[in-house]
Amino acid sequence: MASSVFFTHSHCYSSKPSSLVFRQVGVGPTSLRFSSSHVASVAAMTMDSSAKVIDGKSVAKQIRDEITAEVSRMRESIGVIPGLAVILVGDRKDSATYVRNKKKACESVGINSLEANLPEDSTEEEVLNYIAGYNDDPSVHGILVQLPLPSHMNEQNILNAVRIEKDVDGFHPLNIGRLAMRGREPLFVPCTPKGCIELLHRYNVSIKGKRAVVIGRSNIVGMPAALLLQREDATVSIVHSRTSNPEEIIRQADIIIAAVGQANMVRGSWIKPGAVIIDVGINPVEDPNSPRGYKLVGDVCYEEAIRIASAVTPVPGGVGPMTIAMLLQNTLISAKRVHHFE
Ligand SMILES: Nc1nc2c(c(=O)[nH]1)N[C@@H](CN(C=O)c1ccc(C(=O)N[C@@H](CCC(=O)O)C(=O)O)cc1)CN2
Repeated sequence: MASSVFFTHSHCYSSKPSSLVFRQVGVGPTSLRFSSSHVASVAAMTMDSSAKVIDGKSVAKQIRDEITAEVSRMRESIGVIPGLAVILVGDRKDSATYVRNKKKACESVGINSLEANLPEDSTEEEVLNYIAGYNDDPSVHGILVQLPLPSHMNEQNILNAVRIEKDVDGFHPLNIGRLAMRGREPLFVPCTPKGCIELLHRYNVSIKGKRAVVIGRSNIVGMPAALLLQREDATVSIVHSRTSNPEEIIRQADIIIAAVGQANMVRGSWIKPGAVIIDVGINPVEDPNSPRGYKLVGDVCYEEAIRIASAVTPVPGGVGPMTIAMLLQNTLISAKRVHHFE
């Protein structure tokens, strides 16, 4: 077994299945590590009311329905169909599944999808050639390079090569730079953090003036999530692997976005009663009762959080489905922008 941490007297233990190598949404190689002193005292959680479950799966479906209507209005009015090109390098099973799901999602809303599947040992130049082709193709309104890339490739060179007008992942440094600046607007906002904020909006969670804590500082989730919360006038703290007093900071938060990739790391006793929790983590843990031998859990101990927070996203079925819904939305935004379609 690769690693096994058991927290007794609680639902929340983590035991990583050794046969699976998952990469988390936006989580880099170093994740937060905390001493066992953080183990929650379940007795301290005296609140017995249940939080609202933030149903990302159904919100994502609602958004896909809205996109379907807009795509057909565009096709009927000006004869343009939005197009998304996805580049997958290598044979990671999880990435192949995400790419397949993106393709299916495009089909379901009427967006054209193009796909380039390149072998693991492709060169950076080959990937750059595909990007150049899609950059010049007027039927392509969005380009996405599935991450992570094989380790011999320079991710920065590759993401920089996507034209910012087609950067539907929002990972180009110019888009991120604009997101960070007051008075500047990015052309696209990264899909997972955008999905987190969309969930808060659709569940009428007010952000302005609230204390928000983002756990994790990855380029694709933690950092842009913190920037987005700040743009919505929250007071934002970022907790990361070098933060000396994470529990203390997290306990002050009205809104928590957890994106660290460590199963069940945030315990009930770390949560301020009534806080809203958006859990980005998708972590496999051993589960002999599941036919797959494992189940997915978030970065927050759901069973404890549901008793103390006012609203929580589940895993699966929370933020995950929103990532793909936001990708479709960004592709539609891009096509509308290019064709001046209101
Ligand atoms: N270029 C990109 N690469 C990656 C991104 C990204 O936004 N752009 N994000 C992740 C992977 N990802 C999409 O690419 C993604 C991850 C998870 C889900 C999702 O719906 N998860 C489900 C559970 C799935 C399961 O049962 O296995 C859920 O949470 O309900 C969608 C998309 C890394 N790479």
